[in-house]
Amino acid sequence: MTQLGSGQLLTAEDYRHLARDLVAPDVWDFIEGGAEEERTLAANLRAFDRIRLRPRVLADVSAVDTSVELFGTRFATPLGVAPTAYHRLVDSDGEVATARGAGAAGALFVVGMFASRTLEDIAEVSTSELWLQLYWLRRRDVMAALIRRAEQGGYGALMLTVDVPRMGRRWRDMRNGFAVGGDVAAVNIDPAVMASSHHRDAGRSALAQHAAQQFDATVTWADLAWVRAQSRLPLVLKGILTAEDAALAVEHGADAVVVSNHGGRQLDGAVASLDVLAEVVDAIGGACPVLFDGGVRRGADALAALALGARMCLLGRPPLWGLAARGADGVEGVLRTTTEELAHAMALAGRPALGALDRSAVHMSTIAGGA
Ligand SMILES: Cc1cc2nc3c(=O)[nH]c(=O)nc-3n(C[C@H](O)[C@H](O)[C@H](O)COP(=O)(O)O)c2cc1C
Ligand SMILES: O=C(O)C(=O)c1ccccc1
Repeated sequence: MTQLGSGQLLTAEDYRHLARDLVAPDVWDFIEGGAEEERTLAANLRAFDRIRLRPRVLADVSAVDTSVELFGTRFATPLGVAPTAYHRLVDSDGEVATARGAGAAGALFVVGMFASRTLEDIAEVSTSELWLQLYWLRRRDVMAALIRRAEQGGYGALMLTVDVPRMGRRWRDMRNGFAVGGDVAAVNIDPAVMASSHHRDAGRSALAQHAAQQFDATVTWADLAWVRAQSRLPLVLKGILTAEDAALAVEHGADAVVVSNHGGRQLDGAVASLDVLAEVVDAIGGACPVLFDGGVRRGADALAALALGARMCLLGRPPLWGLAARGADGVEGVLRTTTEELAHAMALAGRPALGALDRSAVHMSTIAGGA
């Protein structure tokens, strides 16, 4: 694996620079872009720049343990791969390569409903835990079939994305007339359901048109019971940003929530994920684990989110940079280098285990709304 010593791929940002030159401009815009003016996308990153840590000293940090447990499974790292669509856009092996890389790093990989490799092919190579992400489709039969396949394939949980009743207005994709085509497809979904998603049309995003036709915007909290009834797998709700919805998630029996604004790709102007993490953690009140995504790029970012109460941090764009730059080795490299940064930050912060990490590690005046 290319690592320290090459002097080149030291950080996730290094993989980003490499990836940028290897990926077609419209695919790059799809990956990097956010909704509208990309204010929330920028806010996710800036929120981490404000954070200042409170290191403790003389704490015996000779051994640092980054492992974490979730639903009875222990992971070597609290960093996981967030669900993202169509990995074959950047690597011919697609999600199979991502699964190899995540597995080599001991990381969770949340496979997207719009994966470009079959759930079965991905499961076959995986050496770590896989979860399946779902959107609410109008076609409940298609959702039900996917859930059954996930159970049969040994997937460990279902992650229901609740922040896409319709797709955000992603100006870059609209201007590019972005469409997924050629030999890249959402192979786990019935081709009839996908029929509208391949037409290139200047000024419009084919993905947004597809979502408008196939995603179900009528769903409410009451509909969670339907998903529950399909499976005994833990149910994780992705896209919670408020104390109100956190309380409703607990009331409706969510097994975990993900604090997320979809990487700034949905409501532009929505709060930065990091700025509401403490609020959501407090509202959940220990009833279930809280996961986090949005803007995690460095080990110290993960340290801050974990200190504020996240059990695990998911990375969306960085694994795609790794995948585009170096395939499975790149995914592993991004996860490992960021985990090494986290371990380093834990040692220098005097918190050698994640169990001993709490809000006292963060200078609260650097958190929006913090006391
Ligand atoms: C290219 C791309 C595709 C995505 N596709 C999905 C998806 O299919 N389902 C989903 O729940 N989230 C999707 N997301 C959102 C990610 O799961 C995650 O919330 C977000 O990327 C986290 O922010 P980060 O990229 O700053 O780490 C996507 C994000 C990107 C960048
Ligand atoms: O969720 C997303 O952000 C996303 O880009 C996407 C694209 C196609 C299908 C599903 C999601």
